[in-house]
Amino acid sequence: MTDTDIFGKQVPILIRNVSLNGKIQEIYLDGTGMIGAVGEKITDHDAEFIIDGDGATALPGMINMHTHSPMGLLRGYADDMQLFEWLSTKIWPTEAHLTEDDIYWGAKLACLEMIRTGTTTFNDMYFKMESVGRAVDEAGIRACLSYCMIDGGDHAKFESEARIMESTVKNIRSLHNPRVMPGVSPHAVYTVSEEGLAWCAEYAKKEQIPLHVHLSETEQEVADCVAAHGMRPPAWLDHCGVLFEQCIAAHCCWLDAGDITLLAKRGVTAVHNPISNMKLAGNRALPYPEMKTAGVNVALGTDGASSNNALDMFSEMKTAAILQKFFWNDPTVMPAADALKIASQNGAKALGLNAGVIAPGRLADLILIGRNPLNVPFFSTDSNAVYATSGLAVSTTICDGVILMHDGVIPGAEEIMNKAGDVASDLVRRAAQA
Ligand SMILES: O=c1[nH]cnc2c1ncn2[C@@H]1O[C@H](CO)[C@@H](O)[C@H]1O
Ligand SMILES: [Zn+2]
Repeated sequence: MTDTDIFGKQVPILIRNVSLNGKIQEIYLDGTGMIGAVGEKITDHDAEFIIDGDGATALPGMINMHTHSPMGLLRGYADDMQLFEWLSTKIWPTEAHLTEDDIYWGAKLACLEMIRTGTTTFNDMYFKMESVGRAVDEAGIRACLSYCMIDGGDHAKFESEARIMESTVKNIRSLHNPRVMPGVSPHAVYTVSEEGLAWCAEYAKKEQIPLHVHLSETEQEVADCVAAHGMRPPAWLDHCGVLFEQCIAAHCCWLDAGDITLLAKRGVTAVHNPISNMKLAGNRALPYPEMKTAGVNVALGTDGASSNNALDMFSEMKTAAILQKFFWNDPTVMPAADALKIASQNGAKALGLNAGVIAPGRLADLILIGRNPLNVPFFSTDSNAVYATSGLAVSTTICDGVILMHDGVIPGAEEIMNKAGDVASDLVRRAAQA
């Protein structure tokens, strides 16, 4: 096969000479999107394509559990501001001008960036998600896509938002692509009414799909919720029925012991977004040590590329591990193996995906990090991956047994970068004229 033949096909593939869990091994992808075998020497195979890893590190594809993929169009557009001011004066007024085409190209850019930096699945919350669905379908990665409900306490707005939620789920399902999964998203306790939160919870349970929400991101959010409802945000969400096993709560910075016990009891997944939290200066880190002890499933996310400003899960893992140590004043908190686990297995668990681990019978979602100076010497895979590597060191990205990037090459990358850049300039120009 020539090099361009390898992209975009689900065929049996043998990956040789890769370092997996500290040993040189081979990985066989069975041609149906699954990992068929892992071992030192795989002889029984019908591979159509053989990748020689040349000593590359093999890792599960990263799972980005909280993002707003089209927000890459606003990367670098408004930085260095308070969260609410940033949203209300810069982001929301510009988002009001987004067309379906803008969102499609924003999502194409995000998929490109994620494939480039080793992410194979993301959990997304935004608007016009059919356009994101089309981008994900074409890009070849996996995603859970949720329309973001914001009703601002207005009943008529709630009704129209609920109808959009239902049609989004229906339209995502009509793609008939198991890689593109629907979810439900009420934005947060400060933007969605009680009836909106309760409806989203009931609807997600009825459809058996994940619910994705922002939770306890700032101290102000907690104070306002207590003032309005006499309850902290997790108790308020629980009152509305939102806390259940398929609930994925992003941020979870300002939690007290009672909040943590409640999230653990309900089986909620909490998503740490350390870079966004530090950039927006929330002044609190997700209480990882206590949450780990309580048994909360903690996953990792980047948040959108206008508050990060990248979707690179390797930067995110490093930041999570070092922020946790710094904030809790304890270098033993979140060892490298934990950072890798929250960036892979724990996200898979939350989405009900058989991914996040390289083993026979698992989804063939994996990445290779080719030999590079950040990977030498090689005392520990986990340490090199979390503390030294950048996402741009990822050389090969495979999702669903299909090669999406090889040796740093992604077909069509130039067009996506050009088009997304043009679309972003035009969006900001339109918003400025309004
Ligand atoms: O950190 C954040 N906190 C709260 N809202 C956010 C954050 N980042 C982005 N959005 C907003 O959430 C909606 C998408 O679902 C968008 O309006 C986006 O701007
Ligand atoms: Zn967010």
